[in-house]
Amino acid sequence: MNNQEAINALQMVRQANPLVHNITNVVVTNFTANGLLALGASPVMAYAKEEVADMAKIAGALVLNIGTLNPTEVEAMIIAGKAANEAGVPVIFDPVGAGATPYRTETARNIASAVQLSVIRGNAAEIANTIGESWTIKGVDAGEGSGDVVSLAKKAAKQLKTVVAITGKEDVVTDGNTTYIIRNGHPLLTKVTGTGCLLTSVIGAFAAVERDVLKAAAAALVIYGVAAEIAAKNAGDEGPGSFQIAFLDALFRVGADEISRYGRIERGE
Ligand SMILES: Nc1ncnc2c1ncn2[C@@H]1O[C@H](COP(=O)(O)OP(=O)(O)O)[C@@H](O)[C@H]1O
Ligand SMILES: Cc1ncsc1CCOP(=O)(O)O
Ligand SMILES: [Mg+2]
Repeated sequence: MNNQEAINALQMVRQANPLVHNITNVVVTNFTANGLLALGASPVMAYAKEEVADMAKIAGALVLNIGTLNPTEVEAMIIAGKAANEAGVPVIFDPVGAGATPYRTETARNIASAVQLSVIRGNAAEIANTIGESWTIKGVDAGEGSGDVVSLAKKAAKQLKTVVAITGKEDVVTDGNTTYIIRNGHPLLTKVTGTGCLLTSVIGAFAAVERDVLKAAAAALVIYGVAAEIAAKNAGDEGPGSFQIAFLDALFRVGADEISRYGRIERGE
């Protein structure tokens, strides 16, 4: 995986405009839809258990996000996930806040066992809690803590039989055998709610067009991080509000030049 492959994957997203079915949280819904549109994908949010299977089957990817979970929605997520599995549609999971409450942790584990995931994306604490590992949590959603993130990612990949992306200052993505480290991004991403959730959906857009899921996830991470760097430059030091707008613009405009110049992806151990 290298910058050129990420560029190729981005071109495929923009050509195919893949339909990404999101069952996500109420905080990030609009930002997620606009971020996917800016990138070049086609978002849809559909939650009713009466329709989620039909929607998941026609989508290029299904994204499940438990940020504001409730039992009705969780039931719909599992119905959608199983339908996607049957139809060969990749399922991307964001276990938002796993570890913060027992219900969230249990639900993250239930979804990960009921549905065959293609990618799980979260911060280190969320991934650790989803696989029952202890992790010193300093912030509920900040993913701060201590431990070896690469080992955690590999362990989760083997346990869940899926590609695992752990994000933070540096991102790690692995299928348990091959690992990439991505050193892009900007601290302002942590000051805008939903940037993790949108990233999970962006991984969905790439997984819809690139069959190699590890490559798809790595491409998404590097392009997202480069877009954040462009946004921070363009928004100057105004703060999170201007950054959020500049970031949507950067997802729309980011291209081969910036990715080849600024992409920092390398093979890990
Ligand atoms: N300190 C940081 N510096 C640069 N980029 C960061 C930093 N923290 C997180 N990111 C980036 O922010 C995005 C969201 O990741 P993260 O904050 O881990 O998600 P979540 O909001 O779900 O915890 C990712 O692209 C990640 O690389
Ligand atoms: C604030 C909040 N509360 C429940 S979901 C959510 C959004 C979390 O988004 P992200 O993990 O992308 O920052
Ligand atoms: Mg998150």
